Amino acid sequence: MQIRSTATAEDRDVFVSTVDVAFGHFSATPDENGGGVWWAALEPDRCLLAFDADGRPVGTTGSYAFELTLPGELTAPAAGITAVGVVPTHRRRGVLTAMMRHQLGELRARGEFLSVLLATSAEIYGRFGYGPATHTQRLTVPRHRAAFAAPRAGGADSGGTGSGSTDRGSVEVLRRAECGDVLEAVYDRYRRTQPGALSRPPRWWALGAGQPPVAQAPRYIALHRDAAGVPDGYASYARNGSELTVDEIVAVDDTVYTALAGFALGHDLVTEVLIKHFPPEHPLRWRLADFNAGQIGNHTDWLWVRLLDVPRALTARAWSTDGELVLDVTDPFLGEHDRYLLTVRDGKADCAPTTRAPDLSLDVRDLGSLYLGGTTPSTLVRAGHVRAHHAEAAALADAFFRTDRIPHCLHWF
Ligand SMILES: CC(=O)SCCNC(=O)CCNC(=O)[C@H](O)C(C)(C)COP(=O)(O)OP(=O)(O)OC[C@H]1O[C@@H](n2cnc3c(N)ncnc32)[C@H](O)[C@@H]1OP(=O)(O)O
Repeated sequence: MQIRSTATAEDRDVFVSTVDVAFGHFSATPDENGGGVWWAALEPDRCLLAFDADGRPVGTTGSYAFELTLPGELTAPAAGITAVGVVPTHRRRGVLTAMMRHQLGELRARGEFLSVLLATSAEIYGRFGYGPATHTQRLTVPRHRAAFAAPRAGGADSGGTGSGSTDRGSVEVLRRAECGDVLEAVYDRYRRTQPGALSRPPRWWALGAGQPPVAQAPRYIALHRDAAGVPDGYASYARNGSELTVDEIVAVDDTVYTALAGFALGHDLVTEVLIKHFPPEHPLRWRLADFNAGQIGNHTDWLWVRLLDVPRALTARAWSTDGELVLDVTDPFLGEHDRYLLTVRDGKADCAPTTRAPDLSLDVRDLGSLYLGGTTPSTLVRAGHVRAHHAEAAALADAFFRTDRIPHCLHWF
């Protein structure tokens, strides 16, 4: 088998048609600007094609150069793996395994230390060192049960940013095509403070690659502005019969999120509002007078994380506890095994090789799941995946990995 990156326009066509065969679908034709299709934003020098011994294309994988927001509102480069496919006639012969090995080597050679992906099946990527690191879900609310409770802590006068604070802004309804670059600007503000969020590079918006509202499908946009008129949130939605479907609510704080959710819940001609990508543990459900009116569904993994360089990754995020933690990390796919002393002072970590006895032993895939704070070490200890070497180890590690905000990612790629 030969694996090489795509270089020419012809290669790109081969890449897209091979992905189509692997997924069993037919990609749309791009518009006159070359956009409007999922693959418009592909980065050719980051796309790989695998060929069989007869020179036929049998596998694909690619990556985007994203930025990922880490705990502490810090951003880091992250390769967003995409378009992974092996044609049905060549499956379960190790084509994907070979491509993953090639890709991880290439990413490391580029100096990258994190890669992320969205998995079509949760069984595929653990073996390659990826762990589910953010989760997502849907919130469904019947309109007749959507009344909000008055904030009990006097939030109306608090002037804070919690969802109980009074919204002093305004909402305007626009058509998606009328929005110019305002969604891009609001999204960028939001994603820099939300751990687990990915950048949406300008060409994604320019080319309408991906899903609405990045893709320019017909949508209404409820655009929220603060008291000074500066856009600080939006909800992208459409009415489908008796349901109002909200693709995403992007907001710079809880007050704006609640205002936009309240706007959606107040829409006439619908009996139910469905908010996709509702962040786990978001306080909105607590604002409903009837807690059970908000039904959570489709709770699922979303962003998977793989550490390509453990010390660089661990020193790139902020930490909530000062102290020392020893992690013994195995990377079965790459045949690596290292022990690190993580020393945190004022929230910043130093990470060095050590021979000290470990607090925790874990697979790099589990470190990926812990990295953004989306699950706790003690959960994975209880699940039998992470080994705690002494009675206090899990609680100690929990204190280190804890984050103020649960990581969440809206971006589809
Ligand atoms: C980020 C993304 O793009 S996600 C998109 C993933 N792609 C798809 O779902 C498209 C349809 N599926 C496919 O194209 C292929 O089945 C792939 C890419 C998932 C797997 O490709 P293959 O070349 O068959 O994988 P490969 O032969 O290297 O398998 C490696 C191991 O993973 C296992 N595996 C691979 N795919 C799956 C799966 N979908 N479910 C469970 N196990 C799987 C294999 O059984 C094998 O296990 P083993 O080593 O114990 O025998």
